[in-house]
Order: sequence, then structure tokens, then C-alpha cells
Amino acid sequence: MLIIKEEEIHSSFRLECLKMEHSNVSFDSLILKLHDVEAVKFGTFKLKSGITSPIYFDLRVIVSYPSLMNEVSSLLFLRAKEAGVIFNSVCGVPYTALPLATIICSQNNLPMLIRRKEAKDYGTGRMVEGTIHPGETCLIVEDVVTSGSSVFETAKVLEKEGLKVTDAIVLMDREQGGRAKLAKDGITLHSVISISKLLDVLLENGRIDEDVAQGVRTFIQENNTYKPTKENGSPAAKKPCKGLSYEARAQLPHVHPMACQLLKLMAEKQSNLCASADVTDAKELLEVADALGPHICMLKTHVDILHNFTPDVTSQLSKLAAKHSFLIFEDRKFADIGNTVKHQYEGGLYQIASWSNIINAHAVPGSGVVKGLEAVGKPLGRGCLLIAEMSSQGSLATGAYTQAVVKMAEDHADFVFGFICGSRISSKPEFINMTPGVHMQSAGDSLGQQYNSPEDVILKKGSDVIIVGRGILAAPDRVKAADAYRKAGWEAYMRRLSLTN
Ligand SMILES: O=c1ccn([C@@H]2O[C@H](COP(=O)(O)O)[C@@H](O)[C@H]2O)c(=O)[nH]1
Repeated sequence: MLIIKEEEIHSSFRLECLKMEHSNVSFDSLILKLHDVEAVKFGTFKLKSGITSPIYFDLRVIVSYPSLMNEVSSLLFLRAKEAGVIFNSVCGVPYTALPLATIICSQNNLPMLIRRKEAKDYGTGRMVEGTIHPGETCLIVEDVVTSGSSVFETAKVLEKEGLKVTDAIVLMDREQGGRAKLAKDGITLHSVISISKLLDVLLENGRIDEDVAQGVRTFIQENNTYKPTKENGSPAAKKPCKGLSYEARAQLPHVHPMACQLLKLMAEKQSNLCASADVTDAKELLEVADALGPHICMLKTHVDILHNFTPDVTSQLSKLAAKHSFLIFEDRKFADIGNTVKHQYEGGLYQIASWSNIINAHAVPGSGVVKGLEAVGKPLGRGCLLIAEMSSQGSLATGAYTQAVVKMAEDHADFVFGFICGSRISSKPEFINMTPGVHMQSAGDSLGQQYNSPEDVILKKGSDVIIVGRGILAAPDRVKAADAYRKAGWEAYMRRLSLTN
């Protein structure tokens, strides 16, 4: 029999909450506890859908561990707070999430609603119990999301009563398409743990071996329940670029010249690594560029953080870019009306257009931002990336917004050649997907940055370029670290190619 020490869970629960509020430290201990109580199992399991899965979640078991129930409920609630979700009441998806919703409401003095699975054939015959205020927003709580259908069904029942549903919180996202399906239905899913994270932690702690982890990853990849189509307006993006190498993509008839140059460079240097040179001293920036140059396809800068910027810095940087064959990307994140960004791009202290091959922009202002930048950058042969997603926790760039960004890029494909994104988000192989938030050792920082490994980003998420800052800059030997990231990114790309060919 498994005995979990309640005090142990209780004290670490408080610690986890503090960690979650003040730093983005992982949920390792929670994952290990869930494994201890067999809420997650590995083997051969027949699912409701009839398919056989190598992993099974049985969160029902946690009702027997009161401290674990409290811990999970608190983390779910903190996740909602952290994401800035605004709601008036809470409803758990029956049945496992019902007690979780009860604890959340009881501990935080919130009104709760109960969804019935079947209407009573006597009395009121209601499908939702509790006091309903039509027009108010109800937050849905769920234990595990696979396809998102249970959350969706609950949302429909609530909406029938006149309530709004904008967000759902889940303990475990199986990463099998539920998030995308719900986004399409206008519901943002926030998860406490993802299956990738769970596998990483169990692997690191010797609870499972690499074969088991890989078996589950393959199952997840091959059993995505959401099939994006043109009709549902979703970016048909989750599949790897079928067999298309960087070289082949560089030859596509409509590829942007900047994408073409980058793809060729990546193939030549066997590097899909963009180093993020976030240093504050100009001399150090040039040293980093010179030292890492041979290992990277691109150097990303934030010149406005240099305490001693002079125009000479960017002319030296351009010389180093030519010496080592890398592109320069000033991560300026333009986000204003067209007329203003034109000035910001062309003039001022930094004169970005004169030296940076690539810039990026938020789509928030509408297409004017791209038009303004294009007026300056296109005649100079520059290219632009649109920020479709962000790596930081609670980012609002998700779902319908991300899809609108993809559309904006497609409408301005003679200047926009790709995206800043968490995974491949466009079905068009002409577009380059570049992903920040990459680290081989850390899960995140104390200010909301969230990290994935190069393998996750390139192999599983189908992105093209890894953007790495502190993973390299904070390493004892920056050159060695850069080469390790280059190798990891390149190997993941080679594996992706071998899987799809
Ligand atoms: O969503 C985004 C967009 C940009 N960034 C930038 O990338 C680097 C990441 O640095 P790390 O040290 O690897 O965390 C940094 O310059 C950010 O401004 C991002 O992280 N996420």
C-alpha cells in the first residue's frame, strides 16, 4: 500500500505555490506525487475511443489524498490568476473535476455551479445547479484534456443557460489537440502540466526510461485528435514539413529572398541556431558575435540594452556577420502605427534598417505596422517576422490572434517571411518558424520565460530555428554551449527529416 505523508505534501504544496507565484519553477514534485499515487500509469490501456494508449491518467484516485487534492486545486486556481482570467463562477467538468472545483470555490469564496450529466426527470429538470446569472462568465475546471470535447460539452450546457465561457483550466494537457480545438471554439485552455513536461520529469527522476518516454511521445504525435482544415480556419501547422529539407524550401518558387538566404545558410553551416546576444556592453556584444559566429545562422540583438551604443558597433557587427556568414536580427518588436514604425526603423539613434537584415513586429496595430516597415525595409532587401506567439507565461498571443497573424503574414508575403512562434504555425513551407524560449537545462526563469528543449522545438513542434540566449550566455564556456545547441538543433532537424521521408 502506498502511504503519502500528508505533512510532507502540505509543506511542499505551500512551497510550490510560492514558487509558482514568484518564479516559473517546474512542477516536478507534483508530477512525482501523481506518479506515486498511480494517477499516471504506463503500460497498455484501451481508451474510451477504442485506441490503445501507452499512458493512462486516472486522476480520480487523488480524492483519497486530501493534501494532494488541495495542492492540485490551488495550482489550478493560481494558473487562472496568473493567466489573468476574469470570471464570476466556477464549474467543474463531471465527475473528477467536481471536487476540485468545490475546493477552489470554498477556499477562495467563489460561487460554484454544478453541471448535471443527465437531467432529473422530476423537480426542476435543470442541467446546471446553483444560482445562474445570465451574462456572467463561468470558468471551467477539468482534470485531463485530450480532445477538449468534455470541456466543450460543459461549455455548451453553461452557454445554454445564458452564461459565457472564455477560459478553461486543466491539470494535465495531453497535447493531443484539445487546446487547438477549444481555441477554435473560442475557449482558451490553460494547463498546469503538459504531457511533455510530465515525461521529462519522470525521465529525469528515473521513474521511466527513454524507450517508454519515446513510445508515449510517438503515440501523442500520431494521435492528435484535432485535424485543422481550411474550413475551421486553423493554421494547418502541427505536422512536420513533409520531407522538405531547408535546401528544398530555399528553392520554392515563392520563397522570400531573406528566407531563401537563411535556409541556404542553415543548410551550409548545419546550424538552425540563432544566438540571442542579450548583453549590455558593446565590446562584449562584438566578442560574442565573433566567438559564436561559426556556429550560428543568425545573431539576434537588442541594441537598445547597450549602455555604450555607437553607430560603430553596428558597422563592426555587420563585418563580423560577413566574416562568419550569419544574418543579423534586431529583436525590436515594432508595435505602433505605420508612420511611427517607419521612423523608428529608419532613423533615431539606432538606424536599424541600415544594418539589421531582419526585424520583427507585433500584429496588434493591424496591417499598417507591416506596411510602414515594408516601405523602409523592402527597398533595402530586408525581411520581417511577425510575432504570432510568445514564450512567456500568460501570453495573450494565442488562438484566434495567432491565426490572424498567420493571415497577415500571408497577405504581406513580399516582406514578411516568417514568424516568432512556439511551433510551426503555417502550412506554407515558404515561411520560417523561429522559436525563442529554448534551454537544455532550465524550465524557465523568475519573470515568466518558459523553456523547451531544442528537440521539442524542432522535432516535436516542427519549428525551424531555435533562439537561445542565456542557455549560451550563462554557460561557463559560451562557444562550447553554442556548439552543443547547434548540434542538438541540427540532430533534431535530421531526425524530423528522416521521420517524414
Ligand atoms: O516570445 C518571445 C519573443 C522574444 N524572446 C526573446 O528571445 C530571447 C530569449 O532569451 P533567453 O535568455 O533564451 O530566455 C530574449 O532576447 C527575448 O527578448 C523571447 O524570449 N520570447
